[in-house]
Amino acid sequence: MTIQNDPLLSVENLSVSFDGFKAVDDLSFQLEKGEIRVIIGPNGAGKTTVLDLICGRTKATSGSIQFEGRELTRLKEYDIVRAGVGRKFQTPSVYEDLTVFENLEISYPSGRSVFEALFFRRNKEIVHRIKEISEMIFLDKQLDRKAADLSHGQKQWLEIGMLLIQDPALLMLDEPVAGMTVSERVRTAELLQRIIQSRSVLVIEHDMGFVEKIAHRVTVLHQGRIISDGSMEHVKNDPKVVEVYLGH
Ligand SMILES: Nc1ncnc2c1ncn2[C@@H]1O[C@H](COP(=O)(O)OP(=O)(O)OP(=O)(O)O)[C@@H](O)[C@H]1O
Repeated sequence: MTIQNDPLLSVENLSVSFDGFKAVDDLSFQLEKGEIRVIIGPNGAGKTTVLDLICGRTKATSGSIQFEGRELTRLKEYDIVRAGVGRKFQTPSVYEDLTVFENLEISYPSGRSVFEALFFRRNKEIVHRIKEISEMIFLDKQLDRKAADLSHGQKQWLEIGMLLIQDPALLMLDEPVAGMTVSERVRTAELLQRIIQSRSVLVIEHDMGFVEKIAHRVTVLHQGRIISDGSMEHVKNDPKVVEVYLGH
């Protein structure tokens, strides 16, 4: 008998309507631990809405989202973050006037007392964690630089670091390499490999070269529904996908 690990995330029959328009329509998929899943699909396919539903920004009309045994559709956005889901939006939203170190520091999960915050918590534990994360995001030599002085790609990494410091089990990224240079893209692929050592990643991406490089599995959305799912090789050669991308 083989023992199968439970999936990290299990989306079942998820739908949402906006004024009668079904942006996400009866969607089901599962995400395994340590997996990089990429959602692709033409404009308006419902990709961003799927991430919005998972992080609680949009409430589902019906269906279920199970995450580590918890039903996310019943939780508030803030509690979903605390449950271990991190979401990065397309545009970087770092604090430009603060240094890399400070940006990471303020993202360290609170829950500490005022006393601790004032006296203890810039302690070894936080400093160690900031160092660890900054190495992971290629910014360990930039800790004292103002975020404003970073390149676009470095800002994106910093924002990923600000999520990682909260230790999410699932990280969701919306077009992480948009606007990045070629070498930044290569490093972002490397960063994702580091991230999934201890967590799973759900990515929306339009850059097919990047998708090919990183995806363990690709889910293709069209008009709120999954039209194909599997390896990049599989979906690339799926006539339904070819039609959606090239057929019109
Ligand atoms: N809050 C909302 N109210 C009304 N309609 C919405 C809302 N959010 C999304 N939609 C609609 O749902 C559909 C899916 O949008 P969504 O942004 O999820 O697509 P997408 O696949 O992410 O597209 P893109 O690649 O262009 O970002 C679109 O037709 C959009 O106009």
